[in-house]
Parts: sequence; structure tokens; C-alpha cells
Amino acid sequence: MIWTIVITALVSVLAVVLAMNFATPEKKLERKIEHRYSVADPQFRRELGVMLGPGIVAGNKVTDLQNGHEIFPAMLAAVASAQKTITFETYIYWSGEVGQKMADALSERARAGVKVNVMLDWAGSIKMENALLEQMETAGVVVHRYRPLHWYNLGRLNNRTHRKLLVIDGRIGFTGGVGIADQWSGQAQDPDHWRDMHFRIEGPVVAQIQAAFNDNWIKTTGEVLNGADYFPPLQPAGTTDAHLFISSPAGGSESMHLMYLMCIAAAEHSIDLEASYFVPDTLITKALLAARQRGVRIRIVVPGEHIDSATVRIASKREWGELLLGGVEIYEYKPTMLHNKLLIVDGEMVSVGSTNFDIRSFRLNDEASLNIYDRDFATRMTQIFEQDLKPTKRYTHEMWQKRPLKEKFAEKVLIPIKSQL
Ligand SMILES: O=P(O)(O)OC[C@H](O)CO
Repeated sequence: MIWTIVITALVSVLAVVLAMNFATPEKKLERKIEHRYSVADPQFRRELGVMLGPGIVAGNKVTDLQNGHEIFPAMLAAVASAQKTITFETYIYWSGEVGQKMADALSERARAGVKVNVMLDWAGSIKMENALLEQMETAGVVVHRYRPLHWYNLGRLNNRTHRKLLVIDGRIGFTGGVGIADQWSGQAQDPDHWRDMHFRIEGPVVAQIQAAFNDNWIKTTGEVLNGADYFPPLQPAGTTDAHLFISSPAGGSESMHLMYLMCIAAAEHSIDLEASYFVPDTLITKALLAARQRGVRIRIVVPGEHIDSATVRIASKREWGELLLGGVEIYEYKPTMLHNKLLIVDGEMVSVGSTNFDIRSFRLNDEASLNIYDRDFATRMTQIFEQDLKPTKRYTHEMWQKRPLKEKFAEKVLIPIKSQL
């Protein structure tokens, strides 16, 4: 009898703990956002500047870096130039040549007396050998794993940090899609080398990137990294308006979901989206279709056969029928895995960062995105978008209707876990 009670109690506790991974207490966005103004309207900035967290700041310079052959040299050079502090938070950190180079660069600076603080997601860095960690720690790098597997973390194991942030001396920042692994090296020349973008940032918005790093550093260590070595006075470095904002289920925020919904609602001419993982929810789908009805041209580039998650591809396709019928253009990238996260609205504003266009990024992960309000920058990113569009195949509604029965069956099987993708 006593064992029945004990086992029942244990099973109940386990069920509650597991349920905590799939549920959050707050109400989520569920109503359509009306089209009230365009992204060029000052009202758009006025609202995004306060709704998403940090206000929009002027005087920034944002430089795009295309693929690993531009991204890693720029990041490594910035690390090598550090004099006082380096803060680095990432989701994927795997062993390999890229991981080794980054560990070497961070270790070298730590040995030179630079304060180096690194936050690695526990799940994202599970394929990292201990030797790399030991190398960094021996050199004096302070490394923490975000939400490691412990009994007290079981209820939040599903909430990872997906942020990709690097700040050098509080003055140079990086964010974008890149992970620290060999898949991201090279020039997207074949399926073993992925297509991705990252961004080098200077100017006042870098302080917001540092604040974003502090968010999870504080949560994990109880320590704040402040003072002028982390937050120096920042002079204008360019002419771009931008803000970097975060979202986290821990904060109850729906900033990312809100940002996409507000951008889609504001669009009047065009929405260009590159999404490595595209699993829109009902609200997003409705918003895209409403934009189409206003005459907005919507082009979406997603991975084709080269994708590291067949599950996401299958779950994604289920949503395409309604979008294709509504006139949304969907293109599959052919050469390799497309890992970009890029949104351009009306050739006016751009959003980049760690956030995928899926429910996991909108609701389960800690994310950080950079919104850039600069027509010239949007023009540059539209050129990049057009280049990425060339090696794609357009996916039509007819193709969707004729997709194999086994795909349709798999889509249905995946419905219950859609919110986890
Ligand atoms: O979650 P992301 O967008 O950083 O992508 C990571 C890849 O899925 C790793 O396989």
C-alpha cells in the first residue's frame, strides 16, 4: 500500500515537472493586430521602441558578414583586439576547427589579462569536448553553461538560450545566426558548409547588446558585469537607428512574436523573409494573409532538401497550403542549408539576430534580435535577399497539393508537437 502511494506521488511530481516544460502561465497574443500605420510612419518606431524593451538609438554602424569565411575572421579579429572585456553568449558550440579557433582566441586574451565571460547553452554545447572548456578555464576564461541538467532545472529544461551575442570592450558587438561549429565555415559552397549571416555593430546600440548578455549572466551567476570596461561611453559610429531587444519565457515576454506581428501588420508594400526554420502559428499565418489582401508582396526563402531538421521541414509544409493559395511566394534554397534569419519590411526596416520564425523562438527560447531602421541598410539587405533568391526553386500550390501521401501523414503526426518546433 505504502509503495502505491509513494509511486503515485513520484509519478505525479514527474508529470507536473514535465508539464512545466510545455506550459507557461501567462496569456499569449491571440488577437489580430490591425494595420494602422506603415513602417515608415513615426508611430511605428514610437511603438516598437517602447513595446520591445530598449528604445531605438541613433548613430550606429551595422556591417553584414556573409558566411563563415567573412564571419569568423571578423569575430576572431575583434576578440584579438580586446583590451579589457569580452562577453560571449551562444547556443551552438561544438568541437571542431571553428570551436578550437574561438577557444584559442578567447584563451589568449584571458591570459593577457582581459576579463572574458562566456555563456554557453548546455544543450547547444553538448557536442563540445571537455578539453575545449578546460583549455578556456585554465587560461582564465569564466565559462558558464546555461541551464545544465540538474534536478532543479528539470521544469525549465525546454527553455534554452538561443541568443548569439559577442561584445568586445563594450564597444564592438556581433549578433546574427552563426553557431560555433564547422558547418558554418566556408562560403556556403556545398551542403557541408551552411549559408548564414552575422552582423558587426558599433555605436550606442552595443550597450544594449551588453545588457542582453547581462540578462542571462545575472540569472546564471547572480553577478552583474558593469562599470566602464563593460559599458563605456559610446560615441556615434554611423547613421543607423537600431535597437537590440530580448525575449525569454522567464520574463513572460512575447517580444519576438509581437515584433513579427507588428511588422507584418504595418507592411504596405513588401515582406522579404529568410527563415531557416519556418513554422508559423495561426496568428502569424492570418497576419501574412491579411497583408497579402492589402496587396503586400510576400517572399519567403526557406531551406530545401538540405536541412538539419526533417521534422521542422515536414511540420512547416503543412502550413504552406493556405499561404500559397493566398499568394505568398515560397522559395526553397537549393545549394546547402540556409540558416539565415532575416526580415525586411517595405525596404525600410530590417530585423536580424538569433530568432527563428517558429514557435520555439517566439515562446520557448531566450532570443535576441537587432532591428535596424535605415533605408540604405534595408536596400543592401534586399540585394542580399535577391542573391539568395537566385539558387532557389519556387514551390507552388500545385506542388503542395501533389506532395506525397507519406508527407501528409507525417505532417499530421507532428501536429501535437508543433509548439515545440
Ligand atoms: O537553432 P539555430 O537556429 O541556432 O540552429 C542550430 C542548428 O539547428 C543546429 O543543428
